[in-house]
Amino acid sequence: EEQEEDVLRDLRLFLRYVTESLAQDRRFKAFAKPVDTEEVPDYTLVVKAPMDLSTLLTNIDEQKYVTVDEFVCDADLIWKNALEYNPDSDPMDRHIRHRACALRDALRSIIRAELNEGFQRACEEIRASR
Ligand SMILES: COC(=O)[C@H](Cc1ccco1)c1ccncc1
Repeated sequence: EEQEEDVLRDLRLFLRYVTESLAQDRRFKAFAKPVDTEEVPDYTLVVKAPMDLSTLLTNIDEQKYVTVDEFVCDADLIWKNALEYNPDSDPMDRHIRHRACALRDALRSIIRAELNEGFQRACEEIRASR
């Protein structure tokens, strides 16, 4: 009903705020858009579920997420994929892995600082009722 749509609208606002906070950080530029599979032809062989910050925003607008945890599952793909695809000891790989870990930590930190636990429970009630 109306109250549920009000909660989910607030969830979308919160998730956009989290995603845009990350997208404006220059450290995370490599995570802003999908990895170009023409530039990197073996990427989809290694990474089964590509994800990036622009795709998160599209998913939010398409009302894919009913809880913060569902969003975090997709957002975690961004840094997990980077660790998986860039495992080597060369400086380039080490650099993107360092940024992937910084993205992981920034994501958790923004959510812990800004998410009201009562609001998260209201979202989980809606998910359980559907
Ligand atoms: C999330 O971005 C990536 O995983 C690509 C993989 C990649 C390899 C070659 C071109 O792109 C990346 C981009 C920038 N620096 C390192 C790796």
